[in-house]
Amino acid sequence: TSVLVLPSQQQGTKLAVRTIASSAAAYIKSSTTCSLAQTATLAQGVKMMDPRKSFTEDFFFRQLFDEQSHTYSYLLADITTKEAILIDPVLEQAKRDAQLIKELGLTLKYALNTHMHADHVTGTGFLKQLLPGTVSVISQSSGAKADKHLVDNETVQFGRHELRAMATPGHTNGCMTFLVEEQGIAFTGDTLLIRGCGRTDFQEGDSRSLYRSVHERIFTLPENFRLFPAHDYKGNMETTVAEEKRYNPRLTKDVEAFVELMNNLNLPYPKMIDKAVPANRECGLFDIPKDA
Ligand SMILES: N[C@@H](CCC(=O)N[C@@H](CSS)C(=O)NCC(=O)O)C(=O)O
Repeated sequence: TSVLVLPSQQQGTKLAVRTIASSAAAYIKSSTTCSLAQTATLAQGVKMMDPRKSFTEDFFFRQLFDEQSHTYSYLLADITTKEAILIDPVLEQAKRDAQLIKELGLTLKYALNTHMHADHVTGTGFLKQLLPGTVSVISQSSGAKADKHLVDNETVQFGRHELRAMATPGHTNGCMTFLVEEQGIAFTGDTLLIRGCGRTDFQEGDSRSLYRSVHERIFTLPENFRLFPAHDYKGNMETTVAEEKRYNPRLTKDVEAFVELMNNLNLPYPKMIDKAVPANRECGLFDIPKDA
């Protein structure tokens, strides 16, 4: 089929094409005049989305949550050997965690704390009872009891996988960030939260020390490392080094502004602090209710 185009229509079409072309040119012109900022944002966006490392086929990862304290726990395992570790378990969730570990046919080798928590009682002590053979772990500098005490750069093995403990003091003296470098992941405890950080106004909190820990030890990890905190209060689940380096509203400040901000957070103390800290000093094995 052919369409008969009348001269007047042809004229109209030409006019329309010319109008579209000139507005497109104006758009391109306007978008290129503000393109420096746009290009920077775009480039950042691209950087932000650097490919993540995929987990190796023999690596198991499960993020678990305690609604009461907004705490994340992390179950990691070697799928071949079935050896597992659990990071930052919560007392009230210990039975849930033990059941999951049994259902998956895993053997819990280590139950680790990133630090001596102030807002909940650790589940490590109770898990030792529920899953005999489990070894409780915390940093040497935490001053808390455990079967195994870690120092900076020390590693623990589960199957062929390795977790490396990196001292990141500031929220407390004994805070550690746990790395599984092969998988491109780090567990930051309360040192670095998603778009935030741990408070520094009790235990041995020190905001300058926290700032140094984040800038010198966490922000120097590869940009695409996925970061998993011990808490989130807004529903976020994970972040990356790249994101936090650019968008963390506290840690993108200079050190003096950061200290000033941290000195003026005026947060209420955690509700459980008077029970949690003494209990966690004993690895959570303190006044555990029979049916916890
Ligand atoms: N409301 C909660 C405690 C909230 C809180 O203080 N969280 C700590 C981590 S647990 S010690 C924190 O560092 N928060 C940083 C922040 O900026 O909120 C409760 O009563 O348990």
